[in-house]
Amino acid sequence: MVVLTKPTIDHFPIVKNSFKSPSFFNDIPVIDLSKPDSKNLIVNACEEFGFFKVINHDVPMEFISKLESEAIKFFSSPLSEKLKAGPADPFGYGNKKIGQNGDIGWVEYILLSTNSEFNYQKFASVLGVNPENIRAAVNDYVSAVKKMSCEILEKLAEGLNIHPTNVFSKLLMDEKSDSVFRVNHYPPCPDIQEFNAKNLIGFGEHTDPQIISVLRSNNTSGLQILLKNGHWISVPSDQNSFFINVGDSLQVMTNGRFKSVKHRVLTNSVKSRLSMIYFGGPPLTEKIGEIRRRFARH
Ligand SMILES: C=C1C[C@]23C[C@@]1(O)CC[C@H]2[C@@]12CC[C@H](O)[C@@](C)(C(=O)O1)[C@H]2[C@@H]3C(=O)O
Ligand SMILES: O=C(O)CCC(=O)C(=O)O
Ligand SMILES: [Fe+2]
Repeated sequence: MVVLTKPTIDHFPIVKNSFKSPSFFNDIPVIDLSKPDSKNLIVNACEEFGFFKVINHDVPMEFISKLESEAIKFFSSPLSEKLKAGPADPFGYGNKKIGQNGDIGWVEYILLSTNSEFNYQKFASVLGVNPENIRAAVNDYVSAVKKMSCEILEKLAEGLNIHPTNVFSKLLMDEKSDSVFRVNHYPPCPDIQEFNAKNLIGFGEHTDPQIISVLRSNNTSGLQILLKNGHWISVPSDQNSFFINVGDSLQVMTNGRFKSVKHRVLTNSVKSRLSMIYFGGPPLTEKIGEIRRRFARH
């Protein structure tokens, strides 16, 4: 168990008690992917929130459970073992340090590139399994989530009356697409009340730079999004659904019609949160700009 000392916790950004408690928000748009009218609802959700929840998806539960259980095993390993799969530069195991700007959070994570050959050996040796098992578990999950992302992006193009409708999804399908996969683990922080704080920042506020982010978490909440009115709201967790974020690249391609949603994660004092996120991005060589009317059907 991680024991926090006062000097340790002082390094972490907190949400103080004096702040108004963030409220759970039950009006997050829910998109039923099996319904034919979902394209217009997706467009509305991207305009209003840059965020929505997806139900009735085709991602097999066994792919989710298999990868989640490997991730739980990995994060339960001794820190000295996990560090052998790091540092995250940018790919690998990372702990508390997020990105290159000196940001810190109460989180540990695994970051992988989905399109370049990735060395699973270090992760496999922490788990004591064949690297091929881990590669297969990641590939099964990521391929299914990528397929769903493309379906969403095609519906979205249809809803915007943009043709051809694969104008966004083809960027994810490109073999050079700069897509990443991340597993975040936010350990509980039991001593947090002692520090007169309600929550510790797990992952500080940011937007995702890619086109689309697809998040699935266990049943521990913590994710918050910033509404247009400037209020942070907590997203109720739902382990059977996916949560979709508009990323910066999609904001640019829609000329600001869709907003890349600001979000953050707060820790819980009792339960740990485990989230798996696929970030679908364009190839690094792709020039991103507004999708112009020449694509549109008149
Ligand atoms: C604090 C940061 C981490 C991040 C780079 C950034 O400066 C702002 C965006 C962050 C993010 C969010 C989505 C992905 O998790 C990520 C890999 C990315 O592409 O942008 C992370 C970056 C990171 O952890 O390096
Ligand atoms: O872990 C989460 O729930 C969200 C984290 C996140 O926003 C990110 O990794 O970009
Ligand atoms: Fe994010």
